[in-house]
This record gives sequence, structure tokens and C-alpha cells, in this order.
Amino acid sequence: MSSPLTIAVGADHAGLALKATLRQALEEAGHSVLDMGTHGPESVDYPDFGAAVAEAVQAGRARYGVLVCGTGIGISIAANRLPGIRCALAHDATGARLSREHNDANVIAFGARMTGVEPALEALRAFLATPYAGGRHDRRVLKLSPDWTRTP
Ligand SMILES: O=C[C@H](O)[C@H](O)[C@H](O)COP(=O)(O)O
Repeated sequence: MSSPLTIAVGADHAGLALKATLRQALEEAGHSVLDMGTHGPESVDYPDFGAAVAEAVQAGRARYGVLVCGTGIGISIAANRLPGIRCALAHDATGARLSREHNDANVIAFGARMTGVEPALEALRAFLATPYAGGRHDRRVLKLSPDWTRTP
């Protein structure tokens, strides 16, 4: 699963089990994992964990982030509020690969109630194995930065 990295993971209660599975796969592949929670089954708020993982990536404490909630939607919205974070909601390996290749995504999100364990594992492997392609994508990714303003 690529050279060893530090990867921050986070989930709400709906994503707890899938987070544990993804965390185990990352550790088995030799990566260091920063687990930002949640750590138990109690109902919690996904923005807290999306923000915690995004902050770790933004600050350079982790190269990538991995997030899980019920749909992956809320927690990816939360992560994308932070400048410099490009969080991709992925359902399969193709989307995960393209989020790296075209969008230089630095966080990947999954919906544990939407995506099975095997597709999520395959998507995570693809995400970590794929470099950003650059080229024509550079100017588009630049336009995702918070200080870019559209000139009509
Ligand atoms: O986008 C939000 C996520 O899917 C949450 O995991 C979900 O809203 C949690 O729902 P509940 O509180 O019904 O478990």
C-alpha cells in the first residue's frame, strides 16, 4: 500500500466499525495511524471528527486523512471547510484513484452505510497508490484554494 506514511483516521458512531477495519489495514501495510476517534459506539457529531482529521492533515501531522460516517457526506463536508483540505467522498477504487490523479485529494471519506468493506479497502489502496498527475489539473486544483476568486 505505498511507502510508510502517517495517516489520520476519524469517524462518527456510524463509521466506527469501518474505521477500525481501515485502520487495521493501514497498520498492516506499515503506515502509522493517528486515530482521532470516535472510540466508542455512543452517538456523536460527525463534524467534530471531520475537523480533527482535517486539522491533522492541514498542520502536516498526517500526510492523508481517512474519514467515515454513515453516508460519508456530512463528514466530507466538515473536512472540506478547512482551507487546503480536498476531501473526496469515494465509493469505489476508480473514484478514489481519480480523486488523487485529478484533484490531488488529501482526505478520503467513506459512507459505512453505503459502501461495503471490500470496496472501501480497495478504494483506500487505490487512493494511497496513486500520485497526483499535475499538468492540466494544476490550474483547476489551484482554483480550489480558498484565496482564489473567480473573475466573471
Ligand atoms: O452525513 C452524516 C452521517 O451519515 C451520519 O453518520 C448520520 O447522519 C448519523 O445518523 P444517526 O444519528 O441516525 O446515526
